[in-house]
Amino acid sequence: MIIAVLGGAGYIGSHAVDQLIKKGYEVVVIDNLLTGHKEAVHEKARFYEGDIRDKVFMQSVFSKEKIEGVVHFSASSLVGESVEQPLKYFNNNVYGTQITLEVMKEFDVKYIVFSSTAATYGEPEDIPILETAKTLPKSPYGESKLMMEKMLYWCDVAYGIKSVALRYFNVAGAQLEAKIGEDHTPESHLVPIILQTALGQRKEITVFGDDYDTPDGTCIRDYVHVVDLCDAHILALEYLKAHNQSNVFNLGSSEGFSVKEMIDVARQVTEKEIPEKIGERRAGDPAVLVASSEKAQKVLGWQPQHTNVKTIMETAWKWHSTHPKGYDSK
Ligand SMILES: NC(=O)c1ccc[n+]([C@@H]2O[C@H](COP(=O)([O-])OP(=O)(O)OC[C@H]3O[C@@H](n4cnc5c(N)ncnc54)[C@H](O)[C@@H]3O)[C@@H](O)[C@H]2O)c1
Ligand SMILES: O=c1ccn([C@@H]2O[C@H](COP(=O)(O)OP(=O)(O)O[C@H]3O[C@H](CO)[C@H](O)[C@H](O)[C@H]3O)[C@@H](O)[C@H]2O)c(=O)[nH]1
Repeated sequence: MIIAVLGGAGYIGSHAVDQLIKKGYEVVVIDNLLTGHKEAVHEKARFYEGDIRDKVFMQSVFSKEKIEGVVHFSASSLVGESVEQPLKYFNNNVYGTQITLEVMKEFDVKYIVFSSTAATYGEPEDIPILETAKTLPKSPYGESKLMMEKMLYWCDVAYGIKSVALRYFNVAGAQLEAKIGEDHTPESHLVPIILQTALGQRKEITVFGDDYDTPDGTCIRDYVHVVDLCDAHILALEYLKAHNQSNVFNLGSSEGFSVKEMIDVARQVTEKEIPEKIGERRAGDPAVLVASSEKAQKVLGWQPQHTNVKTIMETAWKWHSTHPKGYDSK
């Protein structure tokens, strides 16, 4: 089966490509390298550099390759930036998905697995969060992802394009061999920032608020290993082929860790000091986000293997300590 991975040069996309190839899929990567890295793309994948919003380019790829399914990671995904530049998010995320769906319809491609997010829920009423919870995004980023989910729904109704939307919680860690890992510029995610501090690349880590209604006052999140997360994408493709039915799933580890707890785990793993200071709350951060991933486990048969947060930190550390400058490391 030939799968097109949109955004396959990015952090999560490159891990998915690696795992799809190891499972025997033929993979076509489409990426404009806006935030991705060519070096992250598996050598056995066929790489097409270009923008998913460029319909002529997309048509040329889809006419060359007999694509049967799409895994769609490409997006702009900085929550804070999206509040300041909402149109950038609607253009890249929503319009990019519009062109993708138009081309899928034209070339009769029936399956798409899509990166959605916990940000579609906004401030949750109940923890753990079920897929049936209210979706009230607090940022244009979350809103764009919810709009993309709705586009998929209506394209199923009208054209029979079947989709699985995977709502990720906090993705972290790296491929176990650490040949690929997380390299964002600017970096906004907690785990890489903690580890860059351990490497001495940052003076300290700023904890965004310690006055939340949580046991130590810092925000609680549900960290899911990138390898487990990508396994779920392969199961989602198999589910689409077997059941020809659209669906939505949460992907998390179902256990919450506070920012302070994560820094302590990193201190144990790295045996470094990791200075921290308490800063202001970051706008739009819910106090607690923890998923119920039971539906993915029951329906997709997802069995995450690396749920221990120490393993997540160890694999991330293996990547960061061997690639201190990310893909620019020699
Ligand atoms: N990292 C997380 O914790 C997290 C959580 C929830 C959801 N997500 C979603 O998962 C997906 C992947 O996240 P990531 O952390 O790997 O991000 P990333 O920025 O590393 O990867 C995105 C990739 O898409 C490419 N891209 C962006 N716009 C494009 C376009 N118009 N045309 C072609 N390529 C384009 C980028 O160059 C990059 O390689 C995103 O959709 C993101 O919103 C991530
Ligand atoms: O320097 C930092 C960076 C982060 N944090 C805190 O660490 C926690 C995790 O922050 P991340 O930025 O790593 O992750 P988010 O929970 O904000 O965001 C993640 O989940 C979102 C959904 O809520 C989006 O999907 C987003 O793409 C994804 O990275 C938050 O409480 C944040 O305030 C700090 O204290 N200091």
